[in-house]
Amino acid sequence: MRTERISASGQPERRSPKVVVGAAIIHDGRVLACARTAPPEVAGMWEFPGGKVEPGESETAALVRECAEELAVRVEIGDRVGRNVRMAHGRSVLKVYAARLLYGDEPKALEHSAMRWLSAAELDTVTWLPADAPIVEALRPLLATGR
Ligand SMILES: Nc1nc2c([nH]c(=O)n2[C@H]2C[C@H](O)[C@@H](COP(=O)(O)OP(=O)(O)OP(=O)(O)O)O2)c(=O)[nH]1
Repeated sequence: MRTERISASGQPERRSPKVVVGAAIIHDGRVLACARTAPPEVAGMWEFPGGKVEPGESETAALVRECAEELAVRVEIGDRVGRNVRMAHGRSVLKVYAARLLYGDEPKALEHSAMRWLSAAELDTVTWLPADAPIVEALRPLLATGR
């Protein structure tokens, strides 16, 4: 996806939106949801661990790095979950991938205020960031249905 803006010369300029990747870490039929600490307007809302892809970095490498930084876990990245979600008036795009924990690693909330493992029936028990809504719906059939 590309966005267009007008440069100083008055000509349209094309640039790619910034990519934010999220990891839907699934374990025993539940997905790991994490509560943001900042900025204040979204603090306490829930997201998939992840962050911005750095220049020259692959989306998979960004996810592996973010999961290590935020949760101190090693992960294997799998298939995409849901569609690309445009954010910030098209200036960025959210892409979520399924992931699984490696080597028995257990997530630690190093940068989040809380973490929860949610089954399909529990997905609506937290307030997700608005952009995550279509991802959460796509995730539902991939999780266990009961408690
Ligand atoms: N990680 C993550 N970010 C999300 C999700 N949904 C959603 O709208 N976002 C937004 C929140 C932020 O505006 C942006 C991610 O930025 P971030 O600040 O977490 O990225 P980052 O870890 O690379 O941090 P930094 O470079 O700003 O320090 O994407 C989601 O499920 N996971």
